[in-house]
Amino acid sequence: SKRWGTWPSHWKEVFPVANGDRQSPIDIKTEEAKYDPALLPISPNYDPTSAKVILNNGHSTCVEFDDTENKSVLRGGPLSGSYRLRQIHFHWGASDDIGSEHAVDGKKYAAELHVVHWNSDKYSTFVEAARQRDGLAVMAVFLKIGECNSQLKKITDRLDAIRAKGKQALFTNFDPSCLLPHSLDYWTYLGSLTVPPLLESVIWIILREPITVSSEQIAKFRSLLCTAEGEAACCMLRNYRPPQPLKGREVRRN
Ligand SMILES: NS(=O)(=O)c1ccc(S(=O)(=O)NCc2cccs2)s1
Ligand SMILES: [Zn+2]
Repeated sequence: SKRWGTWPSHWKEVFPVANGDRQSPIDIKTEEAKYDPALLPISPNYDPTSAKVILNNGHSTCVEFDDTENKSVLRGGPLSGSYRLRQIHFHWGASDDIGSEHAVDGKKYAAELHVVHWNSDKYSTFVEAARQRDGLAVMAVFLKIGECNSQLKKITDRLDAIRAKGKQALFTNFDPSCLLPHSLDYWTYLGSLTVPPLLESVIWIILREPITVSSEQIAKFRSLLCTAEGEAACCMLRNYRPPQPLKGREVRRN
């Protein structure tokens, strides 16, 4: 709908929660992050057959997974119980010097991958979980510019087939662990969705080590359209929300 097309600064008018006390993303001040020995390692366990489709939803490209059973889950870290994999998507900017949603001591990366999960131990559907304070867990991975990433190629090579908003294509036999860095060390904090409806239901797990992708691969994201076929074409040049006030929240690290 139109309101999805509005720019972040106008979201407050339509979604009052945009002014809430646990909004995302944030700028992570590494010196203020508190080491917590109780934090467990994160343990992603994904079945490649869960992957179903890759699509252009008008504000990002996402890969959607079958979440009708506990086949692909994230456990450990700050989480209690298992969170079921729902979808992955990306955020990027109009140039390689910006694009990530979270920042680290003011530094922004070229792009950011979000791996979205929901608490299937406590809630029966994604939409129900998305309304709960502990309903969602999103693992974020920073993308920095360097060598071409052969794993990301599995996604960037398919973008031509889904250029227009609303287009989708079959996409299976894909385990998103292939996009994770060597180290699964992380920061974690309580936040929100970074796109409308901005629900304050996300436990964020931000991996500290970035992955490397090429400038040409990020450029392919920018050639996606935020308009449907038959509409005047408009490129999806940027889709990141700027950092939001911390409002006293604590950021922990393992
Ligand atoms: N950038 S981010 O990780 O915060 C996400 C963006 C979109 C997400 S979603 O696919 O989970 N839909 C969100 C919902 C729509 C309606 C009820 S919840 S998660
Ligand atoms: Zn996101």
